[in-house]
Amino acid sequence: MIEIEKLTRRFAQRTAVDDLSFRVQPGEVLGFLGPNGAGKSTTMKMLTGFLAPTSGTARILGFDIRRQTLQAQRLIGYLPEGAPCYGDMRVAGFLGFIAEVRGFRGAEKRRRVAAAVERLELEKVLGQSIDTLSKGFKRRVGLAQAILHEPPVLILDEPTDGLDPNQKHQVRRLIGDLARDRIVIISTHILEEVTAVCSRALIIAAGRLVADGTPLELESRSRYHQAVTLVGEGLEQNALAALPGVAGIESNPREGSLTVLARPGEVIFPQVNALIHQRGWQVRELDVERGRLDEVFRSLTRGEAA
Ligand SMILES: Nc1ncnc2c1ncn2[C@@H]1O[C@H](COP(=O)(O)OP(=O)(O)OP(=O)(O)O)[C@@H](O)[C@H]1O
Repeated sequence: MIEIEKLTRRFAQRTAVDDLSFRVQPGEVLGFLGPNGAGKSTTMKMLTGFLAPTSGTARILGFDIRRQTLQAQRLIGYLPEGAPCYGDMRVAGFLGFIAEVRGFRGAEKRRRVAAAVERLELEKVLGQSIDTLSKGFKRRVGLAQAILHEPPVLILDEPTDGLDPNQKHQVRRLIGDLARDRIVIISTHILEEVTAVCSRALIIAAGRLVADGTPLELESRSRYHQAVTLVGEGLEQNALAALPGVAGIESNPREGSLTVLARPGEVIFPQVNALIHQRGWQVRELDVERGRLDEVFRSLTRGEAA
């Protein structure tokens, strides 16, 4: 388990991370979300022992990251934001070097490097220097160095940043694979990533925790939770608005659709459907929404209640 208690970091007058407390269990893929400057990278640097907190603690499987830094770091694979350093090194040399830093020699070192190369499909670029790789391959080299020592904890700062849609898909699948018996924490501001790979999401704004839940729980805080969107002929807004449980109607001229919003806690699909049949409207499309994470994210990080 990872236990974070009252973690705080100040830079001069600015509090980048403010009294953050949470726990993460094995098997969880925790998405750490927040707008630019919210304190995600600062938190990750403190969790991995690269930055000292001003106050508070983080324990990685029981080891205090400040007092038992090396023991804790042995348990962590860390993908920092951006590309790996040592840009003039070739991929094979870089991975061999990291394996040695992690304490592996001889056959064990070769086995570890070969396993990471195979997992990240790096065979084709082994002889290339890191600087000359595409963004996607740089990210994959970064991930390969993070998993070399098969750590039980993976901390990945914006793992799919700058990747094209195919590479994003590939990296997300890999994260899903790696997560099976590990703790994975990923920071991101890509909301689709949260629904794609995370079992739980934390949202931070201005260094403070503002939400903690499964992607479904967070989506259900959206004003679009249980909303019904209709495309069809002859729809009457007034009749839809008068149905029990309906909070309001939004018209979407670009899509030629109407969205019927539900009051919190209400399910309105049955009464909307009954009205469609009763009035004989020709409905071509009908969609019931789970909610919109982007809207929840915006309202929480702007300081409004979701
Ligand atoms: N070394 C530093 N010195 C001074 N201020 C810093 C330092 N590092 C970060 N900050 C400030 O702390 C705040 C949080 O920064 P951080 O990089 O953790 O945010 P983030 O959520 O990772 O943002 P992004 O999504 O843009 O990467 C910002 O206001 C930033 O300017």
